[in-house]
Amino acid sequence: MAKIGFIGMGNMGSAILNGLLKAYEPQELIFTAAHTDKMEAVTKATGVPHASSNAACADSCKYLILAVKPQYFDAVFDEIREVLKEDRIVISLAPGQTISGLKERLGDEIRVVRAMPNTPAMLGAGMTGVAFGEDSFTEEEKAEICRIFESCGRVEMVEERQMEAVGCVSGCSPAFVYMFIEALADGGVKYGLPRKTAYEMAAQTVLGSAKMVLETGKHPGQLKDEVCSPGGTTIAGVSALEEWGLRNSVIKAADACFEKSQKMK
Ligand SMILES: NC(=O)C1=CN([C@@H]2O[C@H](COP(=O)(O)OP(=O)(O)OC[C@H]3O[C@@H](n4cnc5c(N)ncnc54)[C@H](O)[C@@H]3O)[C@@H](O)[C@H]2O)C=CC1
Ligand SMILES: O=C(O)[C@@H]1CCC=N1
Repeated sequence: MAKIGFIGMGNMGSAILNGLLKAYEPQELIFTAAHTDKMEAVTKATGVPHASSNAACADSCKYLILAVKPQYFDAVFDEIREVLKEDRIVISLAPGQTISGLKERLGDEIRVVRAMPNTPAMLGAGMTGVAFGEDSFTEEEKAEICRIFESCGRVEMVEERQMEAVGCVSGCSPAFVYMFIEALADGGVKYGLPRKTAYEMAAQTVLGSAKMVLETGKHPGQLKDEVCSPGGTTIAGVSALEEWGLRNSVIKAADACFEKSQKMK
């Protein structure tokens, strides 16, 4: 029997699978995808076996990661409900879907955990919020769930009520950061840099700035101040970003993510 199973092998499933391969043997994992050719390609590339059906996948692992879009949950639940046993743990990655709502649909005896990862999991640089809810888990089970996501990057335990905030700040936000990198590079291209050089410089700057926040422990505002020479070029740029509402735009994006997740319940 495998330890960890995936139903769905799209953007998030394959990102987590790649992260997991640093900590688990391929034979400890199993997955399904919607199409046989996709399953064969993933098995060929990773050595991770695929199951013949979603029910077979759910039947043959202790921890089952739901990595399909929530609109497919009902169809998947109809396939797996019969084979899910009480000792199994289902891990949902979906925004908006509550643990209690998922248990109602899967069976109250099935323990459900929510996790909100992000796609940098693929490189072991992910950020995942994990919420255990009211079900009881052994210390060993909790440690295994943490190990799954730690093999993909950093993990924070959160209350379930904080899960939508995790979605705003780390689940969805790689998209916002890529938009920022793209825009920064466009600015460089506008003033003469080749595009490839501009992307490298923009991405490395975002990476380095993020490491400064994480590793120096300094407040982001202080780090910003350290870049702004009095009467210099950076403060002129900071002033333009304030004029065009960068910070408020980002907070509005969080509002939009949050509101959307409320409609996905
Ligand atoms: N993409 C992201 O950055 C993040 C996604 N999530 C969550 O992860 C979950 C999966 O999202 P993505 O990977 O982005 O979606 P995706 O659409 O990239 O992948 C889902 C995969 O499931 C497959 N699938 C559909 N129906 C299936 C079925 N009945 N049986 C087996 N496979 C089936 C599809 O063919 C597809 O390859 C969602 O709940 C999403 O909200 C959470 C955090 C970040
Ligand atoms: O866009 C979505 O719904 C998913 C959840 C977080 C990131 N992607």
